[in-house]
Amino acid sequence: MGNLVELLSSFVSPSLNSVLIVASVGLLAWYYLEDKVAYWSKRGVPNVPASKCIAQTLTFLAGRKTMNEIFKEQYQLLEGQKYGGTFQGLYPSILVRDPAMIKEWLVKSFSSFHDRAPEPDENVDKLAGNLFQLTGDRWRTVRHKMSPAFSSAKLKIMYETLKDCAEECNAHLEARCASKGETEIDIKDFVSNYTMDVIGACAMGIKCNAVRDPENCEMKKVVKEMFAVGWRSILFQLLEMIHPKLPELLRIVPRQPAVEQFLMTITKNAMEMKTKAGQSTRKDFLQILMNISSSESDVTRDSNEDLSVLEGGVVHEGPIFTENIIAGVVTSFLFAGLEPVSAITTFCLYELVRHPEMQERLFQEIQSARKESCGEIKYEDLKKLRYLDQVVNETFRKYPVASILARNCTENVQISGESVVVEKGVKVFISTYALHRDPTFFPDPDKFDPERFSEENVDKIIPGSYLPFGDGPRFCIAQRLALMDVKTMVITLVSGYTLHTCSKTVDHIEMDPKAFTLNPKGSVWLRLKKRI
Ligand code: HEM
Repeated sequence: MGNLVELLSSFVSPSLNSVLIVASVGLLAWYYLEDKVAYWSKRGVPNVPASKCIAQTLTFLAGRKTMNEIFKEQYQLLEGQKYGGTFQGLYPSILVRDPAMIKEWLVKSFSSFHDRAPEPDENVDKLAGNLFQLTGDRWRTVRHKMSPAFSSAKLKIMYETLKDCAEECNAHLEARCASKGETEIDIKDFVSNYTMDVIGACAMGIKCNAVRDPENCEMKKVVKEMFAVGWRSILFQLLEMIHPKLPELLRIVPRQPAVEQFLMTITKNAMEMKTKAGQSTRKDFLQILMNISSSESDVTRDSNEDLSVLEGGVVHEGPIFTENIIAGVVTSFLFAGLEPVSAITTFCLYELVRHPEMQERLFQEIQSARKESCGEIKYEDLKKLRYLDQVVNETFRKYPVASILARNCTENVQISGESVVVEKGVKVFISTYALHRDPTFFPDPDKFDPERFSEENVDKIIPGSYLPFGDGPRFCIAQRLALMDVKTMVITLVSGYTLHTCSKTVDHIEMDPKAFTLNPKGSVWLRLKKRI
C-alpha cells in the first residue's frame, strides 16, 4: 500500500497530491454521513431529518428552546404516525407516539428495552452506579433490593418526616405573616427548600435546614450545580452527538468534578457516622443500602409492586453494593427527589391561585377530613382526599415534570405487524409532554381541569397516554413517596392560608430552557393570606 502511494505520488505534483487526499477523505466522510443520515429513509420509516434534529439540539444547547418543546415539535412533525425515526446527533433513535405501542414497549416487550442507555463506565463517572443509569442484571438486583424501601410501612414512617418538614414551613410562614397577616413569597424557592429538607432526611437521614437557613444550605447549592447547564454539559452533549461513547473515551462527565467529590464525601461521612452510631432503627435510604451491603437487611418485599418481570431475569450474584453504588443510588434519590417534586408543587399552587373555586373546594375537603380524624390528617387519610388527588393528577397531566422517557433497545426487535426491525442500540423516546398536551387524548389541553380525573371520567383516559411516572418495571420507584410529598405541602398551605396573586405573579409560567426537567423559569411569586 505504501509503495502504491509513493508510485502515485511520483506522477502528481505535491499540491495535486494534497487535493487528492482531501477529496478522498471528503468523499469517505460524505459516504459515512450519507449512510448515517439516510438510516430511516433507507428502511422506509417516516422520520424527522437528521439535519433538523441536529439544528434542534443546537437550539437547546444555546438555551433557546426547552428539550420538551423540541420533542413536542418532533411529535407534531410525525403527526398521523404511530412512531417515527429521529436522530441523536448522527445516531438513529425512535420517537413513539402511539399509546398502545408505548404500553407494549414499556411493559410487554420490556426484555428488549430494559435499559435507558448503554452501560456507563463507572471509572469515568463515579456516580453512574445509580438506578437511572444501571443496566441489565445489576439494575435488576438494585431495584429489587431497593423497592421495599418504598413499601406502605416505610412510607408511613416517612410521612412523619414530611409532616415535620411541613410544620417547619408553617412556622416560617406564620412568622412572615405575623405583622400583616399575609406575605408575598417566591413559592418556587420556598417549596424547593421544603423538598430539600424532606429528601435530605429520607435519603440520608440528614437535616439540611434549607427552610430555616437557605443561604447556608450546602446541599442545595450542590444540587443546583448538578442540574446547571454549563460548558461541561454542553460539551458532553456535543461529543455524544458525534458518538455516544466519545465523552467516556475522553473521560468527560457532564458536571463539575467538585460536585461529584462533594457527594461522594458526604455519603461516605454519613455512612461512617451511621456505622459509629451502631444499628439504627431509622430507615432512610442510605441506612437501607448499608444494611443490604452488609447482608443484614431486614427489608421485606413490597407487596404493592409487581416484581415478576424483575424476577424473570437473573438477579445479579456477588457484591454489587459497593461504596460507589451506594453513593450513586443515594445521590440519584437526592436529585430525582428535589427538582421534580418542587416543580410540580409550584405548578399545582400556581394553578390553585388561578382557580380560587378549586382552592376553596380543596380546603373544604381537607377540613372535613380533619374533622373526621380529630384535627389531624394521618397517612391513612391521604387516600380519602379524592379531590386533592384529582388536582394533583391534573397538575401532572398539564406539567409532566419528568417529561421524556428513554429506553435503549437491547436486542433486535421486529415491530408488530411490520417488517421494520428496531436494531440493538437504537434509542427509544416517549414525550409525555407532547402526549399530555395532545388534544386527541386530552381535549382543550391548556385548560387546567381536575374533572378529567373524576370517578366518572378517569376511565376515559387512554392507557399509555398519561405517564407522569413512566410505566413498566422501570417506572418511578418513588412514585408514592413523590405523591405524598406534593400532597403534604399542598395540604399545609391550603389549610393555613388562602393563596392569591400579587403584583409580581406572572400571567403565564415560562419554562426554563436550561432545565432538563419541566421547571418554571425564574421565580413564581404568590401572596399568602393567613386563614383566621
Ligand atoms: C414529582 C416527582 C417525580 C416524578 C414526576 C418522577 C418521574 C419519574 C419518571 C418519569 C421516571 C422514569 C420512568 C420510566 O422511565 O418509565 C422516574 C424514574 C425514577 N425516579 Fe422518579 N419521579 C419523581 C420523584 C422521585 C423521587 C422523590 C425519587 C427518589 C426518592 C425518584 C426516584 C426515581 C428513580 C431512582 C428512578 C429510576 C428507576 C429505575 O430506573 O428503576 N423519583 N421518575
